[in-house]
Order: sequence, then C-alpha cells, then structure tokens
Amino acid sequence: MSAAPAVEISSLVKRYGSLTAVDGLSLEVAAGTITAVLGPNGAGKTTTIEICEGFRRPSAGAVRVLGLDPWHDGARLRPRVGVMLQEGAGFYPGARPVEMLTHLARLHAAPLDVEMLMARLGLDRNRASSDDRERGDRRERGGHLEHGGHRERGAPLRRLSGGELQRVALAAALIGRPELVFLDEPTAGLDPQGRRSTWELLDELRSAGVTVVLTTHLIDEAERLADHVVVIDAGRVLAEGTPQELTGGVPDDVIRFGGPPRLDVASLRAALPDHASVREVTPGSYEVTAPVDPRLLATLTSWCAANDILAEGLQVGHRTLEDVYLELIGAGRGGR
Ligand SMILES: Nc1ncnc2c1ncn2[C@@H]1O[C@H](COP(=O)(O)OP(=O)(O)OP(=O)(O)O)[C@@H](O)[C@H]1O
Repeated sequence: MSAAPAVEISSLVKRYGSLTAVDGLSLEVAAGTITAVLGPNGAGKTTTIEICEGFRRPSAGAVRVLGLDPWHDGARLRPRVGVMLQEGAGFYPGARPVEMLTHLARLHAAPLDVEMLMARLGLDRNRASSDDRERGDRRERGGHLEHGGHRERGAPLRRLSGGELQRVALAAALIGRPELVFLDEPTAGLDPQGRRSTWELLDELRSAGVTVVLTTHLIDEAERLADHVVVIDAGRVLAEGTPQELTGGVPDDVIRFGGPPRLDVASLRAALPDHASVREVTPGSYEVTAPVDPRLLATLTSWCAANDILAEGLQVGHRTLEDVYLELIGAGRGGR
C-alpha cells in the first residue's frame, strides 16, 4: 500500500529556553499502523507528540499530520485526531465520566456509543460499583447525598483512581472515531486486565484502519502491540524498525545465569572467545552476549566448575527488545 504517511516529522527541533528537548528528529508513521515511541524520561517523547497534536509550536523543522500542519490547521485536524493526555489532564473534575463522554460525543459527527465504549474500558463498573454505593451511603448517613443521583451516575472524575482516569482519558480520545490517535502512556497505572483490554481495543482500532501513535515505558507493550518501534533519546531517533528488525538486526544471543554477587567477570571474559562480552546486570545476575554454540556453553560451564560456581537458572535466549533498548540508551549516553 502506498498511502501517504499519517504523520511526517522532518528535522524537528523544539527548544525551551536554552534546553533543546527535540533535536533534529525525523520520523514517518504509516497510515493504519501502531507506532510505539520508546525513550527514557525527558527524551522528548511528549514534546514531539504535543507538537503533532498542535499544542506546541516547533522551533524548527516540519510536521504534517494527515497532510496538515498541526499548528496552523488545528481546527481542521481536531475532528479527525484523538488525543489522550497523561492522567486525564484538562478534564473538568466535577463531571462524571458518562457526562463528560456524552458531552464530547456531541461535538463529533459520528461518535462511538458512549455506553459501549465505557463497557469496553471497564468504566461501567464505576457507575454503580459497591464502592460507589458505599461512598453514597456514607454521604447519605452524613446527610450530604447530592440529589440521590450519585448511585446512578457514577463518581465524579476527581474521585476516580489513577487507573480509572486513564481509562476515561482513553475513551475521550476514541469517542469521536478518529482516523489517528495519539496516546501518551495509555496503560500507565492500569491493572493487568485494564492493560489487556486496552491492547485488545488498540488491535481492533488498527484492524479498522485507525493509525495509533503511542508513547510507553513498557517494552512488552511495544513488543506486543507495535508494527513500528521508535527509540528516542535526547530528542533524537536512536533506532527504529519493527520489533523483529530491532531485535534480529543484531546476531548476538545471550546466556543468562545466576551466581554469587561480584564474580570475577574479567576472568570469565578472558576464558571466552574474543567477541563475547560479560556483565553483571544486577548483583548475582550475569549475562554473556555472543553467538551461542555448544563450545561457548561448555567453556562457560567449565569456567564455573573451575571456580566452584553453580550457575543457577542458566538460560540461552535471543535478545529481547528490552536488551536492545537498554543497549541503545546506554550507548547513546556513553557517547555524550
Ligand atoms: N514546557 C516546558 N518548559 C521547559 N522545559 C520543558 C517543558 N516541557 C518539557 N520540558 C523539558 O523537555 C525535556 C523533554 O521532555 P518531554 O516531556 O518531552 O520528555 P518525555 O520523553 O515525554 O519524558 P517522560 O518519559 O518523563 O514523560 C525534559 O528535559 C523536560 O524537562
């Protein structure tokens, strides 16, 4: 398919005073795909996404979203794009989720059904939950129950848990049936079921042709969901590709094992072939990175035997996206 990219970012720069948060970043997001943007705190992910959403003005470079300039064409873009901000930023705290979503739905030409969306995101439970009743009862006993409606209509946003607010924020991004959604850490703080149902919903959106751009700190989320992963740090793209490309591009395999803390890794390193590297990842947890073959494994276990070390939980495995990510970030920081 040769559809135009949903998002095109070219040599983007964003400065906040003397700080350069985004430093010449270029990126394309193919229509109908899920792109995950990974990077450490302060890498420039939110800034980049907020520029795409039209909330921030670039210092330099060009951004096109659905073929439009988000800063100048915001009014044309807004009905076509869903935006999920962190922790429901900007919501009216006194509104109940159903009220807010119904209000947002009215602003769109062909919104999703509010009840259906709330049910899909587990927000219907909030509307008449035992907790809710308890809160209502408590207030009733105190003589402050507001026109008896609380039980029916659910708790206001200010009383929701962090995870519930996240779900409301996601619902708000999706209610208008957007062509493209930007999700800033959509599953941060969600329980495992919430994370799973969010992933299923995002899978369905992709099947329906919606383009999804999300930021996340959860590598497994990127691996599970994304067609395309972009790793950024210090406002630049360090690497990008499919999860398979990112993990498969490097031929090395990994052997992991446990033992006493502070083993002499230099001595182990010296016993192994030249191209192998050894590190103590956390105290007592070791990683040997090299193309693994039976001889390498035998050399490793012989070294352990000679040093009276029982290698616990010894495992041969391929590098995960997390391995690759940590190496990229480590290399980027080492080079600075
Ligand atoms: N409005 C602002 N004014 C000044 N500096 C800012 C502003 N917004 C962000 N920054 C700085 O820009 C850098 C990038 O921030 P950004 O929020 O884009 O990072 P991030 O990758 O989203 O981080 P996180 O994973 O912690 O959300 C940080 O150093 C941050 O402190």
